[in-house]
Amino acid sequence: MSSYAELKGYYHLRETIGSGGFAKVKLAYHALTAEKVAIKIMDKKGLGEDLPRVYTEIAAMKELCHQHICKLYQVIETEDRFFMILEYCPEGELFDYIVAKDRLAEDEARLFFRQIVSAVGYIHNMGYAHRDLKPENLLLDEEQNLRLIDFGLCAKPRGGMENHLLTCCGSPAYAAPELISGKEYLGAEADLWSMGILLYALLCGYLPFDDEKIPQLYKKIQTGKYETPAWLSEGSKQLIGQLLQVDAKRRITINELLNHPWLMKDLNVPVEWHSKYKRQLDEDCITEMAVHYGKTKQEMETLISERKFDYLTATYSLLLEKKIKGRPVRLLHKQNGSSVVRPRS
Ligand SMILES: Cn1cc(Br)cc1C(=O)Nc1[nH]nc2c1CN(C(=O)N[C@H](CN1CCCC1)c1ccccc1)C21CC1
Repeated sequence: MSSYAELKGYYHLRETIGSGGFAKVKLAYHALTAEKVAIKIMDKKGLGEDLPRVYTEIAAMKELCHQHICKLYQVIETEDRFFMILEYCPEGELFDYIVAKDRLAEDEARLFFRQIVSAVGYIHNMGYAHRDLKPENLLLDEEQNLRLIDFGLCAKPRGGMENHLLTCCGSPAYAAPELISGKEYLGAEADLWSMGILLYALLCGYLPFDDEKIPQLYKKIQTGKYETPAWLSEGSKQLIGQLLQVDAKRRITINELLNHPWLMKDLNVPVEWHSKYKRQLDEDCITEMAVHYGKTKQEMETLISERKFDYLTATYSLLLEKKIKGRPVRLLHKQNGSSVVRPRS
């Protein structure tokens, strides 16, 4: 197991919890707070032409701070690898959750879908399209709330969300008809199609368009024809139909979703897409860090405001997490070099 010298003393590495391609995710503990984190380690050489995706993901996640988006705490770039220190979600992927339950009841699917609408509403408002929305990219945190991950394919069209994109990307079964037809498309509209596939998967436990041969799968997507099983309510069928509109211009928009009757049923409040995180810094966390680093509160506040996504940014964010979870706002103090003193026998 490689030691990753860059992490030594700052994070205590544990087992690998995910691996794919030229990246792996390891569970780790942040040394000063003992909080769990997930470290995504990417090998530069192996990434090849996919390297720009990492810069895209890092730039996007630095800007995105939201209750339903996986938090980025720190970035370490060395000559041959990247380390992204991210929020640890202990309940794994929504994909596995659906498989384990076969399919979700409408009221449970509604709660999850509201959180997805909240996250997508926020990233669209920030000028981003995710472009790879699927249950594998939605993780469950310790309160079984969803966190969106994998922004490697996201786009921030120059000049705003009205500008068209061209790159065909994402996972075939979730890809919008206009995206697979190679025409220009709007990232936001393609995300809404993927959300239709996601909602169908939540309520049915399988995909509306599926085929092991990609060309056949694409044909099915472009017809826009799919089965609606008997257990779907009229409201569910209607909403899925508004999302899986082949003509992107007739597709429901994220703003129409926020207070859609199906999403409001039994809850009667529109989906809140704003970030609940406040911009101003937390006094208790600043104080604890100032003491630990032997700096004045003002010096500490200035350093943290720079948001360099270094160990200070990670320590502040994780200390704030501890406070939000009602744990003591305390850093583990450096143990001086002395070993345990044995009582004289
Ligand atoms: C699988 N699992 C089971 C439990 Br219990 C917790 C987890 C778990 O992975 N938790 C977790 N917390 N935080 C993260 C993860 C996984 N994870 C991920 O970023 N996971 C993605 C998963 N993608 C889905 C489709 C392709 C890859 C990943 C990316 C590269 C290599 C491996 C995995 C982060 C870092 C954000």
